[in-house]
Amino acid sequence: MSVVVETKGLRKAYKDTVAVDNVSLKIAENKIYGLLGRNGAGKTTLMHLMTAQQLPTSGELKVFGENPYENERVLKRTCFIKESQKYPDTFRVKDVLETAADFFPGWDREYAYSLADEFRLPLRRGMKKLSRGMLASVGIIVGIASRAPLTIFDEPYLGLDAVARSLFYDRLMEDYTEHPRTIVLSTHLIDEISKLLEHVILIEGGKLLLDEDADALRGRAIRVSGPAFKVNEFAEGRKTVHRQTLGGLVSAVVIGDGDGGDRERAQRLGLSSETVTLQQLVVHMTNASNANPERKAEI
Ligand SMILES: Nc1ncnc2c1ncn2[C@@H]1O[C@H](COP(=O)(O)OP(=O)(O)OP(=O)(O)O)[C@@H](O)[C@H]1O
Repeated sequence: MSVVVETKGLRKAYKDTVAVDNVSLKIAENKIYGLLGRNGAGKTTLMHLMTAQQLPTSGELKVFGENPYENERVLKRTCFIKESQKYPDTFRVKDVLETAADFFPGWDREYAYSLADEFRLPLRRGMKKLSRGMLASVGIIVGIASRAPLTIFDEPYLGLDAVARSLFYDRLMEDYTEHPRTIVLSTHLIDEISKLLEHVILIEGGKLLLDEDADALRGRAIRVSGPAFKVNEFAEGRKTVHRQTLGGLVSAVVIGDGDGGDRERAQRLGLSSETVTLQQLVVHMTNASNANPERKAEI
């Protein structure tokens, strides 16, 4: 595995807030990562560190094997799309698409214009006069057409309608398939992008809660329901991230082995079972870690 971003004990503290707390992770080449977490979890701060927009308080950070700060070699290979992107006052949509070529060696001008057409962007309109959704579309086009080896989107869809969001997911996936690169997507719309994600990084209170292959994760979580003693038998020795009691019945989300045998085992015990969506799992895991901070260990 070729590593694009590596952090060791990375920490970023503002005055009295630790936004990123002892995070050690590796982001591999040519994969799509979901950077997930509640509001204020530390996602934007982590992305700012990875793109050298902020300095860590302590710990190590390497991007493409190097320190990213004021490092042209690294920054040329990185594209960071954030909602609050500022543009020069006089810039029109067209100017953004033309200037991007100076920043990104892999910029595909023709493709950028065809995307602008699909997103129905008025090329001659000033950036200051765009609606929120149009502004988000410009960011998305820059993010896709830059083909940067490390592309990071911080909640890129704000203001985008469902049709435009779906267009974003489709074009991102198509272009990624043709031109593989490392993509980090921070989002709260987990169900919408779930299919795109190959790896999930979940942070809570600045700490790394989960760093796992998305398919493995999807296969491991199961919701079982039935009489309490049977659910307890099923959950014995495994981690339960959510438990709800209704009369004599219990419903529990349990992290299983992911070997495919869990459904059968549940059936043999007479329990009903269903898969858990990535979004549900993230919610349950975040809640479980808040209820019991000791549980922040491995699942
Ligand atoms: N410049 C700053 N000065 C002080 N505190 C900050 C600063 N930037 C972020 N924080 C704090 O650091 C913590 C993490 O914030 P961050 O923006 O990284 O979270 P986030 O996961 O991106 O949240 P959201 O999903 O709401 O965008 C929060 O408690 C926030 O208030």
